[in-house]
Amino acid sequence: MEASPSRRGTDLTIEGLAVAYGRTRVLHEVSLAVQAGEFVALLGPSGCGKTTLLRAIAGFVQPSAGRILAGGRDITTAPPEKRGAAMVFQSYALWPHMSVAKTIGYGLSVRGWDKARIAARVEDMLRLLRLEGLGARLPAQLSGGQRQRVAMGRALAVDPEILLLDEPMSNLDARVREGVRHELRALQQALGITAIHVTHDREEAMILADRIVVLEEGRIAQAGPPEELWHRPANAYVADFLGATNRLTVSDGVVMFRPEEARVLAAGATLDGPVFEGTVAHCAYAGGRWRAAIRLGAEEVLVDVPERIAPGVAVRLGIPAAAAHRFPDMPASSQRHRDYAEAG
Ligand SMILES: Nc1ncnc2c1ncn2[C@@H]1O[C@H](COP(=O)(O)OP(=O)(O)OP(=O)(O)O)[C@@H](O)[C@H]1O
Repeated sequence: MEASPSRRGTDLTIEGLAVAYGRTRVLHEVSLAVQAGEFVALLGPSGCGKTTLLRAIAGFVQPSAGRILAGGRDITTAPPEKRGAAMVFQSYALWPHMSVAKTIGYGLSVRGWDKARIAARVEDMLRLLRLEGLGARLPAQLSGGQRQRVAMGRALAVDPEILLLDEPMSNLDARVREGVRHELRALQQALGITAIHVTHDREEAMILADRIVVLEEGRIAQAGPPEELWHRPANAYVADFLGATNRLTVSDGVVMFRPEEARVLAAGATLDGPVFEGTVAHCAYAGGRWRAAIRLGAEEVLVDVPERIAPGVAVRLGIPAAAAHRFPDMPASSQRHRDYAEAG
């Protein structure tokens, strides 16, 4: 779906942004240009600074250096309500005793709108977010997905130019999340709003974003469209975080690849890409395929295979050239984050 001509997003420029909590520097010289109507996902493991960057854009955290511009206007020191941005929190931050309608209209009453205008706007929001008839309910009387939509409604009601989303789906179960992702993307495109979405879930980032910004310890490791990051990760950290969690040492560095992109070669078969000799350590059914752990000297990798291979069998492991990501070496930090990336 194309953004509508009535797009109301604005571009956002972040220049050399640094943020510290006390003496701990959390963001280092982050620069990023977001186009009007663009959906950007900030992706990275816990603690890399995603939320801090979002909060700096929202105005809840003051940077120690750098500038933030929205539509060319310097908003670095502007108060949160003067930035044209609205934030949806991970916890939704809904007030337990406030009805859906009151919650959605809250920002408007703060801005001094009269009751009739607020009521009309709230009705629009309820319709837009498929919450019709639920205006009188309290948060406890809603499903997780409905609560999430109420939080969206409260943010969108004030007609922001920039929507800031801090892991807004992390409290939804996996099946609900699937649907909500597509709804969110459709809504953002229909409104033409600029969106910045924090997540540690790479699939979520892939599905939602025009561009993914991978953060590593307060710095941008790579920024680009999902397919570019997937096929051409800039470094070992990005490759690992985007699923190329297998790593084999070669003479000039490492080769990294995804379990589903490598294959066990039949006798005599050739392949355009690196080939390794190994032994199957174990093999487990993973639903529709088998996942073999293959040992190559001191290293072990996981590879998806169509049929079970018995432990102890010698195999030739081939990685198609396009799936073999080569890097000089892998920083220790990427190893630390591996478990998290897989869990996410
Ligand atoms: N108010 C604060 N005071 C001190 N340190 C903080 C504060 N908020 C965050 N930090 C620290 O700053 C670093 C970055 O935190 P941030 O919340 O931005 O990370 P994140 O990438 O969003 O992580 P998560 O996915 O866990 O939310 C972490 O090391 C965190 O402990």
